Amino acid sequence: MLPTINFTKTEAYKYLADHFIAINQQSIKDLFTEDTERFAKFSILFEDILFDFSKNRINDTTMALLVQLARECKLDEAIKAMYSGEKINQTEDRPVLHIALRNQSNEPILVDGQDVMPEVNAVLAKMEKFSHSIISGEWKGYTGKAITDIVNIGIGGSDLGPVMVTEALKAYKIRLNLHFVSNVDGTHLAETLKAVNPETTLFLVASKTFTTQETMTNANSARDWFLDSGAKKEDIAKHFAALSTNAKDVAAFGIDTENMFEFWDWVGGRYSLWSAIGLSICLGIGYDHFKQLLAGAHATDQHFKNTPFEQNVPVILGLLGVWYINFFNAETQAILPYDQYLHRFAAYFQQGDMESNGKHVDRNGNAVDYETGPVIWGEPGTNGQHAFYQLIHQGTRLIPCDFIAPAQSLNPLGNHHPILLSNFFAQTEALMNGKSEEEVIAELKKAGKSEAEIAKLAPFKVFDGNRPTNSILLKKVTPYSLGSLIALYEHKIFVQGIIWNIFSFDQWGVELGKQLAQKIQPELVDDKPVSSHDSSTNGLINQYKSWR
Ligand SMILES: O=P(O)(O)OC[C@H]1O[C@](O)(CO)[C@@H](O)[C@@H]1O
Repeated sequence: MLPTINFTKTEAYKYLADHFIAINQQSIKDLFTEDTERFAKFSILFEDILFDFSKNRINDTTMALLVQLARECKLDEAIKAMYSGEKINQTEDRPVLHIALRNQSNEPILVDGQDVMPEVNAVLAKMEKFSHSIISGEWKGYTGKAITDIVNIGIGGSDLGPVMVTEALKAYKIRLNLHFVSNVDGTHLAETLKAVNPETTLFLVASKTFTTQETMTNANSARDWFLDSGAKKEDIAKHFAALSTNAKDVAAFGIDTENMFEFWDWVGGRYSLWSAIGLSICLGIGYDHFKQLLAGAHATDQHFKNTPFEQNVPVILGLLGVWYINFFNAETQAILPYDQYLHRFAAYFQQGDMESNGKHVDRNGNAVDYETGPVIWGEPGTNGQHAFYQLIHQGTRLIPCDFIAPAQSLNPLGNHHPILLSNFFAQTEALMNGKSEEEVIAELKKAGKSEAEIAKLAPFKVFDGNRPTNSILLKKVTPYSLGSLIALYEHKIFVQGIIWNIFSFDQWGVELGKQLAQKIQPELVDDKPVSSHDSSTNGLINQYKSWR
């Protein structure tokens, strides 16, 4: 059982509330002037990842109190409970064990007294064998040709992780072309099918439950398209595989259970890229690289489990988030990767974070009276700079930002990378320092502006600064470092869920819309006007019927 402590009633919270008043008067810039050791103190080198959190609105007292908060909320007990396979997903009565999927130490992890590692390793071995035979061309399609294209059909956690990782590691691609179909909008599948040949395509139907409407609709249409191409039912075995926990429905769909890659109910959808759901990753970059991804995540798992909170990257990331959300009233968190390959990183953690911590009922079943999970958003730099950074620099909202960049580019083209990285360094400096009125006036004078022009323009050119950022500098984007980075963010979400006293591993909030859609679907079959809803929904449905 997880602890059920209201963090706003802790001693640490009370001290933090007082401390906030003091720190709110101080600028990060001044904090740097006061403390020459600040960078050394507030940065952590974890393997080939430098995590610099010194440009935050914190000092020694803040960090000590935040760590005290984590202790009072019994974060240590919660971490132990997760790692030991306790059923901490209490509303679904399941353990939460994505750490077992990358447990390279092979130490037993028990669920109901049974070690899950042999099963985990067996599926990994099956993924290895299968991906080798597809990549090598040994596996043939129904006309005897090697597979050239993989179409992963899945949604949410059965899509976003593989998409993000295969994009991030595109430089490691071996030979297969990867496609991802998630949206139930027929356009997604139709446009994908235009680009592939049924004789040389392998479909992966990726669904933990194998009941998700969008995925099953896409999978059924893909199967029809395949059979319409002249293939026979028995050829499905060569062109369809399933990644699922539901063997019964996989067989009913017509997929040979030999081609089913299993995972378990203790793997949350949004934490499943490490499981059989990662088969598209194996096929794209090869099993050895997939293993490296798992190894990187495992290194983070060890760090999270064994490192004192003061030096624990996910703990600090999580606590800083709590600091801004619950004391500074920040509503959103930006994730800004300065790496084109990481262009889906923020989108991936939109599900990871918002489906996990977008909750308003605490672990006692009571509505909370404090804020929980933030809105996660972001785009790769420098594109973001030319889109929304104006608001981050001069808007009225405080937006904590995570800046992520690799020191080494995988495409060292001319001076592109130094230009990219100079922007990465400049932005966090600018957000912290801002530009004072005096500096603006001096600049305008130097540019030869008149007194009147200066008075008119100056207010618009001032930057308040004092806007907090984390910088995460990776040596290079590799399967290993990416695995470590993803796991850092996963555990950050866990830390915040524990502090907010919410359940991070269920997702009841996605159910209502699904239920209503199922009710509406039969109402769309004929042209009769509907009157069973509110006047807006009736009006929209009836207009749709008259236009289609
Ligand atoms: O893998 P499945 O069972 O098709 O579910 C897909 C997604 O749907 C959800 O249940 C709700 O969006 C996610 O948690 C999950 O990742």
